[in-house]
Amino acid sequence: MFRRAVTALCYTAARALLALRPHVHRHLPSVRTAPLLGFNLDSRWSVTMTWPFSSFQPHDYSLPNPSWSPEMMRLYDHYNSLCEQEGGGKSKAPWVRMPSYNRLLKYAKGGQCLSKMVQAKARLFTRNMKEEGASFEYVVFLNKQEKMCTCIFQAGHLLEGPPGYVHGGAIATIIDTVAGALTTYLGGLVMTANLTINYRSPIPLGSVVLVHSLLEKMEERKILIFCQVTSSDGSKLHTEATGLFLSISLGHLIGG
Ligand SMILES: CCCCCCCCCCCCCC(=O)SCCNC(=O)CCNC(=O)[C@H](O)C(C)(C)COP(=O)(O)OP(=O)(O)OC[C@H]1O[C@@H](n2cnc3c(N)ncnc32)[C@H](O)[C@@H]1OP(=O)(O)O
Repeated sequence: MFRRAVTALCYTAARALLALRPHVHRHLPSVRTAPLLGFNLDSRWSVTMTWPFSSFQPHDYSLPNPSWSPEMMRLYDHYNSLCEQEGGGKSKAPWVRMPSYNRLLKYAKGGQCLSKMVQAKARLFTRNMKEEGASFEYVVFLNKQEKMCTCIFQAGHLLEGPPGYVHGGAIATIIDTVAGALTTYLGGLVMTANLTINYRSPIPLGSVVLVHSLLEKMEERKILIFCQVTSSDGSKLHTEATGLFLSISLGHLIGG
């Protein structure tokens, strides 16, 4: 009963927000949407929002699972050792591991009601394969000081494009995901406006690569990102890309 009343209240608030759309658009700087979605620029990256009436914790897909290869584990251990640790260890460490769930809005602070409005059945497609290791296995680390992200990506057998190699669309997906994570941290709600990709050398299926994403320029709502995909030892360049992301209002997300 109480829960239904709270949900109804959220709907009303969201509808009011929609009615204010032009106002919100003009007067809410994008960065102010960040805390709404749980992105506190000063604290550790944390997008978990527990429903106030339950202790449910979503599964974090950025943690190791048995499908991760020794190379994936080696790189994970390396970046993890550079991160802040639970309990305050390495508190000045610039890196944080970004948790990753199978739904974006539902588990973001303030996103619960929105997730019902946008599409209750919606799921993040990179995180919804039943078989571990079959498609996208990845973990993103954020360096707040350098305004960059590094992702360790293991491409599973369902991502085949040319025989034995990763599909270009899958590569675009992981680039968009990593750049999207960085721009979300920097600008709150964002959408990809433009992605320009140069495929330099094919990525063998099953291999582990690094996806680096770096802030180039931030001008009002526009965030320009440069990306590189390299072999795990950095010796081979697989892909280069630039992405333009635009901070958007809540109204843009809900109203389309
Ligand atoms: C919970 C969180 C978890 C964190 C993890 C996150 C992981 C995320 C993983 C998933 C990540 C997945 C992410 C995804 O996959 S997002 C999905 C793919 N993207 C889309 O579907 C976006 C579709 N497009 C739109 O919605 C709108 O067009 C947008 C929002 C982009 C702009 O429409 P809006 O009405 O807002 O803006 P405007 O038109 O007034 O333009 C404003 C300015 O921008 C300039 N401009 C616009 N477009 C382009 C362009 N193409 N090239 C160059 N410039 C462009 C324009 O000239 C103007 O410049 P100026 O005249 O002011 O100088």
